[in-house]
Amino acid sequence: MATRSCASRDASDEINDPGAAPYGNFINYYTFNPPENRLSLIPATLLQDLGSSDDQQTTLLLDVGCNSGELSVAFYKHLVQESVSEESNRRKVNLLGFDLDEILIQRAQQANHLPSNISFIPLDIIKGTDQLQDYLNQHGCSNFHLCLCLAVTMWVHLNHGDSGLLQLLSSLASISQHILLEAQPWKCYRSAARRLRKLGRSDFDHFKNLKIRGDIAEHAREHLERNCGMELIQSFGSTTWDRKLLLFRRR
Ligand SMILES: C[S@@+](CC[C@H](N)C(=O)[O-])C[C@H]1O[C@@H](n2cnc3c(N)ncnc32)[C@H](O)[C@@H]1O
Repeated sequence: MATRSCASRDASDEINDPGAAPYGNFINYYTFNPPENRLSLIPATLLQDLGSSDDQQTTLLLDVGCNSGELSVAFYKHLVQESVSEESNRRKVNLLGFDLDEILIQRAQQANHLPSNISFIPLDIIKGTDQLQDYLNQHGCSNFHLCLCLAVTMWVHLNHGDSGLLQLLSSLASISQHILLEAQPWKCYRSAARRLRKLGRSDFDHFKNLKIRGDIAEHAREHLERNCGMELIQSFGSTTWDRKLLLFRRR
């Protein structure tokens, strides 16, 4: 039987109070943040715009902290099925989504109608990337063409501190040609900590000691550009939740 690997709560707690998920593993996330909020900012031609990284016939996409997979599937359809170019029809596109919450992954797997193109696995990125490397090897690719890291940075930062955040970004940069990043702004950290306290739970382990604070997206950009060989190439504007969608490319 699947267990919630990092959070054991009654699911009804989360439905009544979505702020109760300490890893951002909200069971009903897409009822309050539907995929369209982000997809409307991302051009359906993105994959063609990025070009192909090599001669391989397969393009691999990675969705980090994919929750129950609704955005992963909608993103795949938006980029692959809605795009009409000949080039995109020739290349096979596969997406791998992963999340530390096994129950969310089970739901994603059950609802997945495109299992030959989209797969979901349970994985805590902080514990290592071997499974991601295995997936790359299985497909004969050296990296993911595009990695989505949407609304995940804050949860890793709050639970694993500054070093956890930097480790996340470095790990993703080491296996990705492009990263689409949506970092939660600092005001979200305060709300997340406040909600946790309201529920009578102790604060996030690292909240008070974080040195990386303020403009989180800018800190992430600095780290990716200075230490990970990436460069910011585009901003798709801000979401309805006032979060920037930033696209990075390996230099
Ligand atoms: C707020 S949700 C965002 C879901 C999705 N990325 C989106 O933007 O629609 C954050 C997700 O990140 C996952 N997460 C948090 N820390 C993680 C980690 N260390 N490894 C894998 N997933 C993680 C949570 O379980 C949760 O499902």
